[in-house]
Amino acid sequence: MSKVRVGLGDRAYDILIGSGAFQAAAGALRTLTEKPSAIVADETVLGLYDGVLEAVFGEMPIITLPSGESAKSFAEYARVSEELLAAGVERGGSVVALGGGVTGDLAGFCAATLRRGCKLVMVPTTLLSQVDSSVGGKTAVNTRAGKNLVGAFHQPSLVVIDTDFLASLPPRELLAGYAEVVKYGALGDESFFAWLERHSGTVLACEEEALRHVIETSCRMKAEVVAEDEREAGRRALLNLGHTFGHAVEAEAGYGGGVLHGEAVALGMAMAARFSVARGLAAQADADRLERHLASVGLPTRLAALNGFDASAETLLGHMMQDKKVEGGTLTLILMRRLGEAFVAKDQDQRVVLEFLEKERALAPS
Ligand SMILES: O=C(O)C(=O)C[C@@H](O)[C@H](O)[C@H](O)COP(=O)(O)O
Repeated sequence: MSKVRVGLGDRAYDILIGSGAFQAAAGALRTLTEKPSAIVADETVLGLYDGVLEAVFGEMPIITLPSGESAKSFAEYARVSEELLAAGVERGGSVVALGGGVTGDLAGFCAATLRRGCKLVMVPTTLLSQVDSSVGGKTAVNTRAGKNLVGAFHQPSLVVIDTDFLASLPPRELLAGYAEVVKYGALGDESFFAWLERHSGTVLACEEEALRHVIETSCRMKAEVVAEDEREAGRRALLNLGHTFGHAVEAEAGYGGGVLHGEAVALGMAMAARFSVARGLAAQADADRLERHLASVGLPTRLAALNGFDASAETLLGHMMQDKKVEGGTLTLILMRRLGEAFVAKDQDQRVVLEFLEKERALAPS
């Protein structure tokens, strides 16, 4: 089993990664849940792993969440919080999040606010949550105005990444998680991107060693960035590559409306790369290479690839203006200098972005 440490002083924590990690971490999991605690579990995952949970946690209360992005709502936040209180979870106890990004974000936000904050343990079961959302402490619910707009930074006490959970993941979900893996290469490590170009087949076939490599590499990069800039005052914003365009697409499609978060991020990264080229900041060859790789594994890279999606450029820009990185009414985008080097580009001219979005709407599917 590999271990990655997120160095946050007295709130530092470990990420344990490997096949069988969940059973192997049983002792640590029991210690963290000695005080009254509860599990918040995705209903589909629970159906598959009920017995495994009991073997590790015994009779701990379990609160189920419906599968899908629509569960990341105020209504579910209120229901789950009430149930955690009814289950007697104490401030010294833990909320254990078992599921994908939606479960982790929602359960994490409940943990951040329950009795003004109790412990959080992440047991991510999708590739996306294993390489990204379970690490770093961003918790949130979606709102009518946009994705993740109400939330809190609340770091977990432990993250247990058991690659065996991925065996039951639907291929489309696996692919959506792969988009976040590509993001790390695109934003900060060209050699990792080149490795993915050569080995995407083995990763997507869930070969153990390839999976462990991409999860560990992704978590190491994320842990390093989070340790340096926990609250996104600067460098952490790079992890948002593809998200300003992607969140706009998700908000317009409706949460659970047919576009998975990772698919939106893939499209958003391709758009950010094309925008960088259009502004003369990056070479066409780099944007083409990124798009080619995403398309080669079957991820969307153009708006026209999304079935029935026909939002106007003005509508998309309106969603983008709700982004948390907006400062003084101006847009901040994460752009690319080259493959493997992203940067934070503040004060983007809205008219230029609007013109770009109009051109994007006219692009044929790749
Ligand atoms: O951890 C971060 O920081 C990220 O931006 C990682 C993203 O991939 C992740 O989807 C995050 O939850 C999005 O954050 P948001 O601040 O754009 O809501």
